[in-house]
Amino acid sequence: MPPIEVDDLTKDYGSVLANDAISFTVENGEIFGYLGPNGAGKSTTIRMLLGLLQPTAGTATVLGADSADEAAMIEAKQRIGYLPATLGFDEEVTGEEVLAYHGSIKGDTRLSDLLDIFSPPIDRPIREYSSGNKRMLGVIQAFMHDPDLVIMDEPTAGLDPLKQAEFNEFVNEERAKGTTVFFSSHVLSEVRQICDRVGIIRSGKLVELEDMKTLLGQGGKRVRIHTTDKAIERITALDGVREVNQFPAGVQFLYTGEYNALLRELAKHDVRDVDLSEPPLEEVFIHYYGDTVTGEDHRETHSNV
Ligand SMILES: Nc1ncnc2c1ncn2[C@@H]1O[C@H](COP(=O)(O)OP(=O)(O)OP(=O)(O)O)[C@@H](O)[C@H]1O
Repeated sequence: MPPIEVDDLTKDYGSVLANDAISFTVENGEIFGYLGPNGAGKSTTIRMLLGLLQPTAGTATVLGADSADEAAMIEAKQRIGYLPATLGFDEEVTGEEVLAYHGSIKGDTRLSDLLDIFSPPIDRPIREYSSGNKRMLGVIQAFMHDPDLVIMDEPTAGLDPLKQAEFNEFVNEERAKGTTVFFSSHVLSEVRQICDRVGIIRSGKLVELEDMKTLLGQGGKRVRIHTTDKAIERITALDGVREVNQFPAGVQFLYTGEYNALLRELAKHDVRDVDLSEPPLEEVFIHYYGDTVTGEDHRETHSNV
């Protein structure tokens, strides 16, 4: 049985339909990214997966347990790791005490290895922790009992690039160990680096379920070039150019075509500057997110749908 099975999962808060008949499956050993802008409904799904929130309709099954079945979930949670979006640690206790308490309930077989990797200042009280260190402590807590399934809500929010790279490497190693990992994010670059598959949620609806290779093909690069108007005309006529925005003495676009074709065209012109970068999620998925793209989910509210 797949570690996560979600079937027509729906949550209606009354004012907002936060999850609208969402269905997907996460396979054994998969690293699955749940991607969407702020307010899309990611946390709502995650909280229903863990039985922290009751669905209005539909079902979620984790490690064979129906998430609405409290008794089954108590047992399943022994083999699940969870990192919530908001970490509710007691500010007065030390990191060491947090981990000791968690270990006494769920186990701590991997604790010392995890402390070697993430090294938060465990002898200090939580109130002295930076937000990045708190999150690292949360990651350790999620993995320390060697769970079969780990569910994380925005695990890298607030991490500096170095810590983020450590986290990415760690998750990649978890893949080799066979741990199933489900995590939410609104940052394409992080799911791009570590996920096998991605579900994209917008306004409570799952709008796409893709494997990473397909996603990368769609994503392309953001290209910014300073050159002449004539060159811009030729370059933007290439296959794979979209979302073109011209500015004084230059142009910016998304490129999903052949790199050689772009380089050959650039070589023919007087190019003063070229910048290739990873586009933000909102640009890559403009066809999913529509034309009101700001990184926030501005759905219209409704009542009792
Ligand atoms: N308890 C609640 N009561 C009413 N509406 C809620 C409640 N919790 C969340 N919502 C609304 O449901 C929608 C989805 O919220 P959710 O927190 O699931 O999104 P998210 O994708 O996790 O966002 P973020 O990335 O900002 O954490 C939002 O419009 C939010 O305002």
